[in-house]
Amino acid sequence: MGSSEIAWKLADHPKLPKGKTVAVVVLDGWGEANPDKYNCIHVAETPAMDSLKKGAPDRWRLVRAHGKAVGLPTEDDMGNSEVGHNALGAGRIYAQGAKLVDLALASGKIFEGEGFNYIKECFDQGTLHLIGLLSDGGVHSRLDQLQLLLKGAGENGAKRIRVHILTDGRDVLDGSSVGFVEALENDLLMLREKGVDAQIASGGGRMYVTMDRYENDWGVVKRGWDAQVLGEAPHKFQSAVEAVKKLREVPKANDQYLPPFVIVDKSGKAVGPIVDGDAVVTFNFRADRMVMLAKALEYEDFDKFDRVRVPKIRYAGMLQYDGELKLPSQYLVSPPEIERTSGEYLVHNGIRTFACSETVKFGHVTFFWNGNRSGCFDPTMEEYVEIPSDSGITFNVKPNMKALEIAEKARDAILSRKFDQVRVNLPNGDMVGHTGDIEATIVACKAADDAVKMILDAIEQVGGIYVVTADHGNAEDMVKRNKSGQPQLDKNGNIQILTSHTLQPVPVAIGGPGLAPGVRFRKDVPSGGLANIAATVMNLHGFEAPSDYEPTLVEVADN
Ligand SMILES: O=C(O)[C@@H](CO)OP(=O)(O)O
Ligand SMILES: [Mn+2]
Ligand SMILES: [Mn+2]
Repeated sequence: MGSSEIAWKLADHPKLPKGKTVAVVVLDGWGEANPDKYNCIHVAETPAMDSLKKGAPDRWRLVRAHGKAVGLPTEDDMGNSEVGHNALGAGRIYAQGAKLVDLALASGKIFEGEGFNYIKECFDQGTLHLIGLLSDGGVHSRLDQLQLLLKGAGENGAKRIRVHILTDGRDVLDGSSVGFVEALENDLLMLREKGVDAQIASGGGRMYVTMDRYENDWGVVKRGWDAQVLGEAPHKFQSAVEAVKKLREVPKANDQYLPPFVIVDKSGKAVGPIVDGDAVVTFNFRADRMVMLAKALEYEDFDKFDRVRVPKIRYAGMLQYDGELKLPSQYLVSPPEIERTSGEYLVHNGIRTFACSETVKFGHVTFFWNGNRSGCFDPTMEEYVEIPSDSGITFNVKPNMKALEIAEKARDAILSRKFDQVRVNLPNGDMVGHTGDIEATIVACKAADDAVKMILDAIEQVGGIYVVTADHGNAEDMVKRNKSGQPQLDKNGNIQILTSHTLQPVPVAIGGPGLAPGVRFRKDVPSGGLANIAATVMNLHGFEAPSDYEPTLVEVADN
């Protein structure tokens, strides 16, 4: 259906007025968990969020932010920003990349599609390169999907395969990289036994090599390019297991930030640079941290760094990462087609929108929120503001990040009365939580809470409404737990720090002087999730949500 044929006009809400300024605050990585010393949100001073919680059950509740509630394959899948913001903005639950790739691999259709046929052309003469995140985190990629892809490529004629790995330690425990590399080596050995020349060719930690996002630091992508394409890196090893083990021995080294390395043969020559005639597949299904590499691989005119040598290759993404840019043009699995998002409806219904975060989360409240679409729907109605993030640091060093600056922008936007919706993402709980630094994460949570306070104060001044929520858990649990919920110790008796997101539910709070009397959370959507928030926000703007949206969380009691 073309955009012009869609009935964009929303029905008036029978009870709720229009014209109130609505602040939509997404705390990134802020779940609800039992209070103990590994719950940084509990330990931190968070008076603003604490006071919202007092509104339970009518004005504060929990919603689901992981697993099937956000379109992930299983209930064991933790939430993440992509699926969380997609659900928040779209108001419906879409089968997400992880699931779509599972289905395509299970049915074998992935090997029959246009994308695979395109890269297959190179199998006779060239090498197939696979680049992506090596873990079973399920946020950007999954090891079992890579394994099936490798197997299928071998069965479909690939003669020479090189894998360029990015170690994780962010969606999985730090230190787990060694086990993942060993598992991959085992698969490559099986391929070699079948006559396929298959090896790991290069590697590096995801946060230092390749997987930057939203153009925060092109140097990250360049380091990857040098290793993957040019076969050049400061560290050279003959085995990837040895590489990861050795590089982890450096004090403070961790999987997320391992330096780039290349695998060399006995004569010291890189075993797998990317050259003319080769095929490349980036096997992450999630877009944000692959778009920059996709641009470097695909764009003829590219000036973000000196690529030195630009091989003539056939390139496909696991998914198409940006539907608007049509990037990459070839892909193995079609992405979810998220359409008619709440942002697009609201703009069509006269809602003037302001969205803001700092670089590392900017695309979350814009691109992901709008169904993986960059840019405004209508620039005359919307303003998107990006505050530059610090680059080249881990955020435990500056746990306040740009929370204050984001809150000030939101405050000014609210007080200007030029906008009906002011939407922000506050990154601290998540970005600092991922460092595994508990002290810093406590500081981060306070900074996010201070920002919430500033935004709520502004809403108070203009008689507006607020909706405060989160996209998934992170900072509320910083330790790996056993089945009974106790911290799990490693073989040396140390607790294992959890750098990843969690399976916890997240809060949603509503309030503000503009909230009509009698508005409260319904009791009949007990298993509500992030996708229910879009209809809720539409109601608070005075509209009914489209009938196929997940139901609103609010009702208006007659009193
Ligand atoms: O940093 C990221 O890429 C993910 C974790 O892999 O976090 P988020 O989903 O919060 O962006
Ligand atoms: Mn997030
Ligand atoms: Mn995160």
